[in-house]
Amino acid sequence: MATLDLNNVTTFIQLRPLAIGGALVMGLLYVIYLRALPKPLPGIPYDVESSRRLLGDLPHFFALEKSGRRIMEFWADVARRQRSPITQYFAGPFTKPVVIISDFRETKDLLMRRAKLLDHGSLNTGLWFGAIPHHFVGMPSSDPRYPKAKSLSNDLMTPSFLHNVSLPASYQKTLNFVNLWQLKARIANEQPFTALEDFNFLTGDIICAAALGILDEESDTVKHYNRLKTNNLSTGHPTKSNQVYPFPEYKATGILEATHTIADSITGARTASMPKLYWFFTNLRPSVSKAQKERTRILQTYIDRARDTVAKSGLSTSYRAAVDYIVSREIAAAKKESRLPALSSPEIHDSLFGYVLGGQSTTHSVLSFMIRRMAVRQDVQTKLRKELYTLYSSAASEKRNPTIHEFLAMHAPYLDAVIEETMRLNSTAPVLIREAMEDLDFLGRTIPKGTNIFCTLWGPSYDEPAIEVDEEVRSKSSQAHKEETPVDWTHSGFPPADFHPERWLRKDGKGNTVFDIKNGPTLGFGAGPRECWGKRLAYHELKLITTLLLWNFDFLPLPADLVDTDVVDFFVAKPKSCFVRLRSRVPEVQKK
Ligand code: HEM
Repeated sequence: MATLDLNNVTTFIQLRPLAIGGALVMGLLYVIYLRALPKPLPGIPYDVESSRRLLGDLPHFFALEKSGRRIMEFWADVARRQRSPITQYFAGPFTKPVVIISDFRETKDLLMRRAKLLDHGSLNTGLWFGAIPHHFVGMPSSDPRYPKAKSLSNDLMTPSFLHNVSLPASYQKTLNFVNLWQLKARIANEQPFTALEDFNFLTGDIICAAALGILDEESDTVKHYNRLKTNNLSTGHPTKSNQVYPFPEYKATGILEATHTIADSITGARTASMPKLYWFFTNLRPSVSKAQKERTRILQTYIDRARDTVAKSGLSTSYRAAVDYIVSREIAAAKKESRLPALSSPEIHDSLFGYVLGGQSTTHSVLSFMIRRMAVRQDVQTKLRKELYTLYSSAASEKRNPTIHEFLAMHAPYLDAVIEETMRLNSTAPVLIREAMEDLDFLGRTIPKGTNIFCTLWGPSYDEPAIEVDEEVRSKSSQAHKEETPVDWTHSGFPPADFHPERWLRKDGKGNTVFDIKNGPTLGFGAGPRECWGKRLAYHELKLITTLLLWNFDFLPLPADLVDTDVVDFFVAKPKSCFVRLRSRVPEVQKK
């Protein structure tokens, strides 16, 4: 038997210190390399090549960008490539695999009926906590701070608060916008102009009116209008309908400007594999820290204004905006607990800022996608206007705008359908994110506890045929609700990729045409306990704006080079361009 000669070993160590050191370093590096490599979850399909490299699937993101496609296409692409409604991907060294699910019916079942098995997800909270750390959007539901943070906004989305406070405020701001466009329509004289920035002012105004009660003189729409009025611009010409009218640029100010800078910083967090590190450096950037300071300063002025109103008129229920409600509640709570009201608390600030941040870009996105289609789909525009003229027949015969009360009392099924169809084909978010709180049985595979789950919102089963799934592997609750499965449109007269609002309509028992959200796959606002908190407000505002814009303007066809279907991804998805060529339908609307 060979024996180890310690003398030889010692001599070797003395003579070859470099070789040994090198071998040890190499060994260590190899162990680190092995630990950094992706660790695929058993039984869930994945890209084998990606599993063999440190960067995992990241090269696929780079390839998408290089080929001019959106990197947000990635997740639906994985499902398509693997031909599986459940897949996984690897986001880089030392990260856990993320599961992707791409089946509408099972996603809805998981988010709504199996929600107890889920939480918000570390990748979800990682998006937000650096920007609004005290808002519930950046907290898992299991966070002890979550119930209190959420309770600050209780009641703000109730039908009565929306009808009595938020929507009347938004209505007035939309009329201001109609005035701006009446002026622009007159100047451009049927020449096209871009609507994207204008829509920022409009959605900024309506959200800030609902959240903060901004006054007209604080509105970017009104400031823009006043500046244009004094600009003495030459009138465009209808024969130049293929030339964009060069309106002078007007940039967002105040809270909207700060919101955009902070929203941009969240965009970067979406692809950061180490969110804490990302936020540490991002919040040090001068532009971001300036925007954070600015939003705090501006919000405090609205909080102080609300406090003064309460001091003058007492704790009242006649609020003008969300800030009045939040401030009144804090004052009442402080009184009860014999303490001073904490009116500068980060909780109150983030609660208000979350309202603006969550509401502005998203509403802007859907609105711009919808209006972009109006020029191309003259048939949809005509049908929609016909519905509005039938519903608001008194306003039509009296040649005035529908009032807010008329609007709130009306159901416009075709309008609902146009909004839903826009959101189905142009989702503002690329995916919904959750985390498995325990080992989760999903379509016959196991998603381990602690895994982040990305639910796609387009691709298979949304705007293209679903990937086939055996009924038996679906969850029990999914099987029990089989009758809720939406119609398969693949072989219908209107395939899933087409824009066809009628697919959301059906006849009710009395033969009336009604909008039915269950007709098709749609999760644009998410679902379950963490679905969009502002969904009701968003639907109302989109309906309100579309009604007043179609009432007041014809969206004329555009020259071919101003029509595109491109999408760019910021904080949320936006159309790359949105031009309008307007013809006024009624004389300039009076403000009151
Ligand atoms: C068309 C407009 C909007 C769209 C498409 C939209 C979309 C979404 C989506 C997809 C989510 C994630 C839901 C999930 O994970 O299940 C979400 C969450 C959220 N949205 Fe919206 N949203 C819109 C408008 C608004 C408005 C107007 C507000 C506030 C006034 C708002 C506030 C929020 C908040 C606070 C959350 C986080 C909910 C939570 O974490 O529990 N959103 N939204």
